[in-house]
Amino acid sequence: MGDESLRSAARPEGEGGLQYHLRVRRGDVARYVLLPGDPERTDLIARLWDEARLVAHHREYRTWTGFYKGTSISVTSTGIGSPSTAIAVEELLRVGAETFIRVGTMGGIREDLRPGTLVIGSAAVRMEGTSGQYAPRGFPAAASYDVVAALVEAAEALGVRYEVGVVASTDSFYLGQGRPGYGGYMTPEASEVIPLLRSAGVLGFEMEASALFTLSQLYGARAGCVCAVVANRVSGEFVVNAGVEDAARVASEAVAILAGWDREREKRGKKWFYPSLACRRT
Ligand SMILES: O=P(O)(O)O[C@H]1O[C@H](CO)[C@@H](O)[C@H]1O
Ligand SMILES: O=c1cc[nH]c(=O)[nH]1
Repeated sequence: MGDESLRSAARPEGEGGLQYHLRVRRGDVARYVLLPGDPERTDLIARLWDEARLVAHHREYRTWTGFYKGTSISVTSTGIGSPSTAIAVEELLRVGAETFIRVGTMGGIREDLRPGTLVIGSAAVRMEGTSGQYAPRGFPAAASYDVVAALVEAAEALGVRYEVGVVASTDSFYLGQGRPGYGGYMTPEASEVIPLLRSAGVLGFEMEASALFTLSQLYGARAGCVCAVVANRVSGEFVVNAGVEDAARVASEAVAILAGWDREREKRGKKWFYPSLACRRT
């Protein structure tokens, strides 16, 4: 996409429906798409698959598409934060994506969430602004129950340490997550945010899940997330990349599991997943 003029400012697409930010078209992306924040993590994820090809890389959006255990799968990085994540979801839906699994890192706020533990998100606290530009205040940022179940199934199969629960998605990594800003700058809200969310049983902070869950809910797409706890805000530990490879493996495995459930469901003409559908028929 050079300096060409696009057909419409309201729907900026290039030739053949080339998406303005992601630079992907229909056919470039699978129905199941993993969404890490970090573009470099897309390479780590793609290396786990049976085959993968680099499809696009523009700005923070790096996309690979390939096969994992017989299932067509893609990975697109969202960059940091909900605004860029919403752009990725909007443009991936336009080119045929249907199911999203965020593969992230997060900061745990419960003592037992040691670095390397995985958190499978059931829902997210909407502490970012993007979802507020899409849906009313009380609208739930909820993960899809069958995606959550597939992630739990995958975590059990891979024998990793994991928790399931609510995460909080913030717009800022520093003040928004109770960290002092430059020069020690703090606000009453920032000093309160960790105790407040701990009392509510929230497992920790990250910066994209609530936008992903809100938009997927609005658009009838499916979404889940698995985040590697790299920091624990109670103990003060911070282990860079702890559990990231586990999260990548669990997410890829969950796609293979979910695709199997989807095939079985479609064979039975069922609209919704139900647990006994997943049992091997004797
Ligand atoms: O590792 P990723 O997926 O980027 O996720 C977490 O890391 C970033 C902050 O360090 C934010 O994007 C947060 O959501
Ligand atoms: O503490 C953390 C670690 C990763 N990502 C976050 O948003 N917060």
